[in-house]
Amino acid sequence: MKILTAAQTRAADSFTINQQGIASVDLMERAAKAFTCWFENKFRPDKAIFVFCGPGNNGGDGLAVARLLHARGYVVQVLIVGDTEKASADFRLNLKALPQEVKPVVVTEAVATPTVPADAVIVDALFGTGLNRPVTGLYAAIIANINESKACLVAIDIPSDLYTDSQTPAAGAVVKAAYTVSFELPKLAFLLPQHEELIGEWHVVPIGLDAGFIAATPTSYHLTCLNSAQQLLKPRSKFSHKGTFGHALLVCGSYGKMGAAVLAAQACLRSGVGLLTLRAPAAGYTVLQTAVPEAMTLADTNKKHLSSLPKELAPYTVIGVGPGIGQEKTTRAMVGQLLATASQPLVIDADAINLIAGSDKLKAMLPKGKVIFTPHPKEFERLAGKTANNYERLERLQEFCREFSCYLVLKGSHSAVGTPEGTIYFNSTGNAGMATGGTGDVLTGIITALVAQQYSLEAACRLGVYVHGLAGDLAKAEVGEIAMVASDLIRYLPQAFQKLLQV
Ligand SMILES: NC(=O)C1=CN([C@@H]2O[C@H](COP(=O)(O)OP(=O)(O)OC[C@H]3O[C@@H](n4cnc5c(N)ncnc54)[C@H](OP(=O)(O)O)[C@@H]3O)[C@@H](O)[C@H]2O)[C@@H](O)CC1
Ligand SMILES: [K+]
Repeated sequence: MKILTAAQTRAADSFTINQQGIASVDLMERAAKAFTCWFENKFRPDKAIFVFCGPGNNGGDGLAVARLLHARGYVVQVLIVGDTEKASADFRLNLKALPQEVKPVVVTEAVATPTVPADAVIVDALFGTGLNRPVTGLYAAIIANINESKACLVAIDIPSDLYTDSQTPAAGAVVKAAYTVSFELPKLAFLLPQHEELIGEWHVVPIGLDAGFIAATPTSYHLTCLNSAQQLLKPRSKFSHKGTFGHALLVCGSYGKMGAAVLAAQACLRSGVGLLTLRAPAAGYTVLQTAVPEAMTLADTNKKHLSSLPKELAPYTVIGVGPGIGQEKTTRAMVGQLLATASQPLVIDADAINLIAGSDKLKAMLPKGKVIFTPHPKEFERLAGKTANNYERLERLQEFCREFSCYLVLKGSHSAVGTPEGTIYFNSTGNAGMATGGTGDVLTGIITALVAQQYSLEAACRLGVYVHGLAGDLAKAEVGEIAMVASDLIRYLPQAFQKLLQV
């Protein structure tokens, strides 16, 4: 699914209106109907509804929604904020269309806003994608009032005063929505962790924008949904044998962190790899042979920390490195040896990222087009530098992937996969239960297994994060978010892959 800018969305709206020979107010009606349909499924008609409308088409949506909710038996109070003289044409048409019983109140000063009861619902239709400067004065005061209310807050299209695709200026208040219901496509702002408290739970409802126009509109930002993950997954042919699915080497573990190696190895095996060899310090030999009997283990001569690679690297299709390896000097030397000698793709995680981040020499040795990094935000910061906000971090991600010609999975809610071409694919699966030790090791195992099976590096990253999050979502249904541990994800990997195979 594509993520379009506010300007591109406006162009899609206009194109659709022309192409389908409808009036813009008809498209607004579709949007209002789609919103109302979602709303009816969420809130019973005994809830009092307060709709705050601004002067543009977002306010027009609010008026149409008020009319539709009124027709469905809700008690609706409409509050129009500001000067209706300057209102948009479709706003005016919808103002006229309001039934007499819904008497809109024009609010010209913040003190005049009614007290909204705690069990009511506020619909925020002040501003949508047409916001073009920070709100001040009356609007800012109203937003502050709305935020103070205990009522449930539902934003139409986007919470008011939040910029759609760039950093919102610090000046001005933003509506803190519990739910955001947006039209046709999600917005970039929804996918950034810094907006979690403002957007709440977001939903996208279709309004029939022209699919051909959207397909032809260029964008760097995409969201990987079930459909695209299913298309990425390759079914196994009946004539395949274990050699078909590659031989992965996982270089992992150190004394006290052998669990990371076990998790990565088990996840790799549960993600379809043909053969798996583990390289771990000698202290891990018995642990790994016992916990992961399907894998072969080649022990390092060093007892507690990795100091060298296996003699032959040629048999391996892909090498994953990092889970639990620590940052000893000997291990850094081994990472250097790996970058200098490996010709196959590398999946680089955890302390292997930290070791590379701390050494310009190692960074300069990164082979082009063959590396996948899987950092969490702190590791990304060490690798690519500090950034002031999530938008800047996305830019840095694009620059970094271009500079090193690498792929990078920036882990978090809506993990972002960056490619050397500067494209970013956000993930749509996963939950807060996965923010716990070891889930990153599981991801490394999954992605390594997919690369071993000849997935392109881009497909391995996108499918890997999707299936990892899906396993987390399936685990959540059983154990909830609080009690979830990384090995729950491994238990649910089979179901997650099965789900992707269902048409
Ligand atoms: N296009 C379509 O067909 C469809 C669009 N749809 C809906 O339309 C929404 C976009 O509508 P929109 O473009 O009219 O913008 P919107 O967000 O209502 O605000 C613009 C108004 O606000 C004003 N204004 C801006 N910033 C301000 C500030 N800081 N402080 C004060 N005023 C400020 C600005 O005034 P001006 O800049 O001219 O002074 C203008 O009057 C979109 O989010 C979706 O909900 C759906 O119905 C589907 C079909
Ligand atoms: K809004």
